[in-house]
Amino acid sequence: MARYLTEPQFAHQNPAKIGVLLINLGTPEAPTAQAVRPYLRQFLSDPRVVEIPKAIWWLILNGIILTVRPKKSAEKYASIWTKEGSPLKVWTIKQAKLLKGQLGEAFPGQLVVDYAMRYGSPSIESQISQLKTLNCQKIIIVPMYPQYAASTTASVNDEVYRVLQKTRFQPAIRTVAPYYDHPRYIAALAAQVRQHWQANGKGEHLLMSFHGVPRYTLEKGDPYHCHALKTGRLLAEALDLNPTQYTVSFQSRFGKAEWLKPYTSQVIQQLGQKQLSQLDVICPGFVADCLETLEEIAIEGRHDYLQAGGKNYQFIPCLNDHAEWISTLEELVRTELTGWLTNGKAEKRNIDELNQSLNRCKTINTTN
Ligand SMILES: C=CC1=C(C)c2cc3[nH]c(cc4nc(cc5[nH]c(cc1n2)c(C)c5CCC(=O)O)C(CCC(=O)O)=C4C)c(C)c3C=C
Ligand SMILES: [Fe+2]
Ligand SMILES: [Fe+2]
Repeated sequence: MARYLTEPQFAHQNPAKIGVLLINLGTPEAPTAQAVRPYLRQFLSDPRVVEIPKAIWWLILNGIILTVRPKKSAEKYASIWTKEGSPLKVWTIKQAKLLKGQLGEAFPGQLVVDYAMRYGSPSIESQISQLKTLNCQKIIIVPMYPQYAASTTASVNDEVYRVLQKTRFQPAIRTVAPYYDHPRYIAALAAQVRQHWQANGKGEHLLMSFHGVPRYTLEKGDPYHCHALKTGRLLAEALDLNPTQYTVSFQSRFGKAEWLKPYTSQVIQQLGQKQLSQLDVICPGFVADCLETLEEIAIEGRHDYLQAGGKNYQFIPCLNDHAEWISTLEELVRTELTGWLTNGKAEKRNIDELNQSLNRCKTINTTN
């Protein structure tokens, strides 16, 4: 097989476009063990996610995890699945559509907005290929993770670069930097919490639960912990909460190793015993509701809180299609567009210049 893929002949006359690709984690195609297994296999075979030596991990993954977990996970997925499909995918599609509307209005005909999933479909490979077919010669990658973790942000970027390694005519790439402290993101989260308070009353305490990562990643220099804590502090400040009125915790522990603490499950237990008038829970690290927020926090978390003696447990949905969040995405993209648009327009060559290039190209081709 050729090392580099053959491309269609370069077409001078097609105006180059800029692609915007929102990339989230991915999700199974159906809430069944058969569909969850290949998804988990791809996810958990990513060395950015599990850093155990390959041969040892292969045995554990295939011998234990992929025989036991798909069924259990599928049952959890079934409890949150919607008519349109997995919530993570449904929200990501909606986010891309809304962003496309906003950016399309601002830069008509110049941008192509789409989404991809790191695991499952649509794959990063297929979406980059699609953007190239639409003549996107520049692509902005938007990891849908406000806080950087090597297991998420770096994994997305790795996959983009892996695809480019096979590409003959590579698009120019810009990757959006972590936005855990971006004022618009914090303002969107604060607006989401305030709206929830208006509709459901303000709780005595706000729990901010972030996805966890193994503790050793912090020791090896992954900034995820610091990013999460800063998001938490900024959100608390935006909501005028003092440090006794909120807690940052980490959920979704996987495997036997120690993960970032405090664990959300333990904090929920402790807060349940305190008999607060109301506990509010938000997951600021997830920009779309998914298994980890809807099942683990909204369903299981509520159950554990009530079991521990708590009364009123309020889950605050993720940013999903919140207008301020979509505008945050627009601003992140606009920042990356700097220098890629001339006078607010994507590069547009005049017709004379185009004809000159075409003629030069024809001359070279015929003399060859
Ligand atoms: C938001 C950031 C995320 C980080 C950081 C993250 C790290 C991480 N996750 C696992 C293992 C699993 N995560 C699973 C689901 C899942 N994880 C995230 C996000 C982050 N993960 C999301 C959005 C989802 C939900 C996907 C959906 O379909 O809704 C799962 C699969 C579900 C299950 O079987 O429990 C696993 C497994 C590790 C090991 C890790 C860091 C090392
Ligand atoms: Fe995860
Ligand atoms: Fe830290």
